[in-house]
Amino acid sequence: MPVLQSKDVPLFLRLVSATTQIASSAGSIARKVVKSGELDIVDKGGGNDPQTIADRAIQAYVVQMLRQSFPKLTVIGEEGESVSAENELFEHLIPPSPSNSVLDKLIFPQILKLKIPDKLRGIKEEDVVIWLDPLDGTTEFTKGGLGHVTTLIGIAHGGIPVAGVIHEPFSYHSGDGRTIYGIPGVGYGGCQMVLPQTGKRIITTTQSHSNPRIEAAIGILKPYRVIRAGGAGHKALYLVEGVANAYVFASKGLKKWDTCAPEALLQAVGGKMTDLSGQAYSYNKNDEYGNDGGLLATAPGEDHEWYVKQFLGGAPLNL
Ligand SMILES: Nc1ncnc2c1ncn2[C@@H]1O[C@H](COP(=O)(O)O)[C@@H](OP(=O)(O)O)[C@H]1O
Ligand SMILES: [Mg+2]
Ligand SMILES: [Mg+2]
Ligand SMILES: [Mg+2]
Repeated sequence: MPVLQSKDVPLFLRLVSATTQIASSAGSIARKVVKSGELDIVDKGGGNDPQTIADRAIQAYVVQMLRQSFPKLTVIGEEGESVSAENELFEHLIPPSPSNSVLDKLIFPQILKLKIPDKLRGIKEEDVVIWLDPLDGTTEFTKGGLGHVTTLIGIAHGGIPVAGVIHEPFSYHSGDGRTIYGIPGVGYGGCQMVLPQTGKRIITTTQSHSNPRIEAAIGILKPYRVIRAGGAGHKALYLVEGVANAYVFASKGLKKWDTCAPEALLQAVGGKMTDLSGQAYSYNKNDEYGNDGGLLATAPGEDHEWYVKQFLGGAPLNL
């Protein structure tokens, strides 16, 4: 990937660019698994936490590709350390190494030319933490709800999300999937931000992991409509693209790999994501994986603090 090795381009931009390429080719794995019809589902326990061969193979592929070009990164992936791209069980799913000419055809050539602040320009590889969710919305994936599925690659530095890449392998926009990136304070690409309508509050929340506390929290907001959907990435896109005003999850269950990339994209378009009390998540490598304070994300133009106040004024949520 000659251009990605050029020392003229800051590491941060080379990393974001490479991540868009890798996320995009990982989408072929999910599509191949669906075509084969063999999902090889494993129950990770605790009720509703399935893992398929697509979760394992995408994680292995993304980790291998990132490490090839950026060996000093810390990568924390949902499926743990034990999955390897050399595993013969899913060798057939791993995309072949692309030739240089293919790699030079960047999906977003503009990324390498972005003007970025000095603090991003100075980022060192060894200080970056990648939060990887190879397949978000796995429960929906196992039931054929393919539109809810995304691959999430969050790039964190100093505990905050500095870039996020989201790939939809089964996008209705394109048979090859859709890749989106966001860099808070700098820009985004691959989608268009649309402001949601105001006056009729539309709340999106989980489809497959609900409980009475989640329902109570949504009730406090007196929604006009509730959209239940799978995947943290998919629901964050609802906020980016004007489908919903807020995304609420008043429970433990979401992890840092579910939120890092969506938070970066949402911030890049002018939205906000915190826990239910308005506290920012921290994405350092030694942080807890769980977002135990729940999730509140609001679309651009929404008053995030208003939502926080409704929860603080209501019955204690005690997640
Ligand atoms: N109670 C729970 N236990 C385990 N994972 C949970 C959970 N509640 C939410 N999650 C995870 O949070 C993500 C979004 O959930 P949902 O689709 O219900 O909104 C999913 O990610 P994965 O599909 O990547 O595992 C899901 O597994
Ligand atoms: Mg999972
Ligand atoms: Mg997830
Ligand atoms: Mg996942």
